[in-house]
Amino acid sequence: MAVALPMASCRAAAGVLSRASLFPACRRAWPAHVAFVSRRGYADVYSRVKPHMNIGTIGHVDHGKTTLTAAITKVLADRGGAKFTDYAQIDKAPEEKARGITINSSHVEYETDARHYGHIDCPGHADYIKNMITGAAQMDGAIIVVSATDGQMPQTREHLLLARQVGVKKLVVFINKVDQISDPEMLELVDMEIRDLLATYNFDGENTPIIMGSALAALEGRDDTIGATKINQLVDACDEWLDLPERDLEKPFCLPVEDVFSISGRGTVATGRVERGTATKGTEVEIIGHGEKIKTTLTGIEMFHKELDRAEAGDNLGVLLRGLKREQLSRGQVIIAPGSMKSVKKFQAQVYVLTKDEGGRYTPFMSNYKPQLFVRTADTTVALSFPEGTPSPEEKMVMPGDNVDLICELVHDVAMEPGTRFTLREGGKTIGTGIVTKILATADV
Ligand SMILES: Nc1nc2c(ncn2[C@@H]2O[C@H](COP(=O)(O)OP(=O)(O)OP(=O)(O)O)[C@@H](O)[C@H]2O)c(=O)[nH]1
Ligand SMILES: [Mg+2]
Repeated sequence: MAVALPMASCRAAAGVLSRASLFPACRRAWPAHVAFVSRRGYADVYSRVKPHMNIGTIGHVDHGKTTLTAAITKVLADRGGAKFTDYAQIDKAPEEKARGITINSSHVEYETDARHYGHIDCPGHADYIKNMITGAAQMDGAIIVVSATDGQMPQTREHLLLARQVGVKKLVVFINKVDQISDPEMLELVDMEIRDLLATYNFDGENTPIIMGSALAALEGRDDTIGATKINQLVDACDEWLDLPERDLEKPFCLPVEDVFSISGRGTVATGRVERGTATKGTEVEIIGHGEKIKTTLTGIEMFHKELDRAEAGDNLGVLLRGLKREQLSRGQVIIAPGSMKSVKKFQAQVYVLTKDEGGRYTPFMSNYKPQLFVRTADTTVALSFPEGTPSPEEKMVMPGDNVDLICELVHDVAMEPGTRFTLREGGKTIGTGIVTKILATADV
């Protein structure tokens, strides 16, 4: 079971895992789902009896995502399917505690009768959307949390768009804070509004389950009808409505790096969700991106503090890498089967530029426009220009709402292939989405 291990309480948490001596070396917030405590320190071996699925909470700031995450673990703990992770263990960084907001995404796990879920609680605040994208990029399905008191807000819409862009096909909606609403018509209105919004972002507005309840009531163990009962309904809706994705087990291994940390005496660990393929302990892998191409070996694989012999597409896990220094690895790189992918500097893409109503730009842009490009867990500045043969390219403008063919030149190389999807952002908002059509230059490593 996942145990949240904030840096400040590493020693306390070590007690749970009874390897206190290794924890003082912990240098940063410890990912809750990975410990790599000792060679024999695992509580368990990960069981694949139930299918694993990655989900998580997204939505506008303060709408109750973290409260809901804690409430789900509480209600499922009562059913024997989770270890209760309270609010303070999820928003555990000092700045999160001081400001009362989520900054880093956190991982918890729970089980229903049908499935094992890895759950990522994402930040809602617009300043931390980068962490939300990285979190959502690992989800197979999502729970969008909307406060009944506010209804849809800017990050409700932006998160729907981004979830769609990173490949989330189905969502369940949790309308939260119904304890503060006395007028049932108000709830009907929020329901209608959300169904419309889902349809706008190409989700199934008509059939998507919408559960209305109070995460706080469930967490505090009161008002069962809007509390625990609704959490159980939400979890059932996830089991029934969110489809288990087809896992690409046959393709070459690819693990986008979400986070990196070092463990004294063990080495460097990378965490993330396996995008495709499989890899066993002892497999040779290659790390590419950010000007690097490093060969190494997977010496350990761990998911939610349980040891695995084999990493599979869909697993949200940590891998221990032989002989690597913490500094050699960074978020945005990918760990792949050697030679199976190239890191790219320049490519051609089909790009859709969002209209202002979709949250995009108000004005057109011209050649050499430089927004930020997000792909998998990576982000880098990109210079956009027009393909050869474009008449008078220096005068050409791209209007919001246009679908255009563009040349993209990256400041830092990132692993990409034809078909890879990416998002373009500028000044705190998403301004476009695209798909790679042709690789033009790979990294010189
Ligand atoms: N009345 C009421 N308050 C709630 C409910 N759920 C959450 N809250 C409160 O709303 C505030 C925000 O809750 P969080 O769970 O931190 O919200 P969040 O969506 O995780 O916020 P960010 O991660 O910062 O985007 C807290 O003060 C919660 O106690 C609820 O069902 N009813
Ligand atoms: Mg939160």
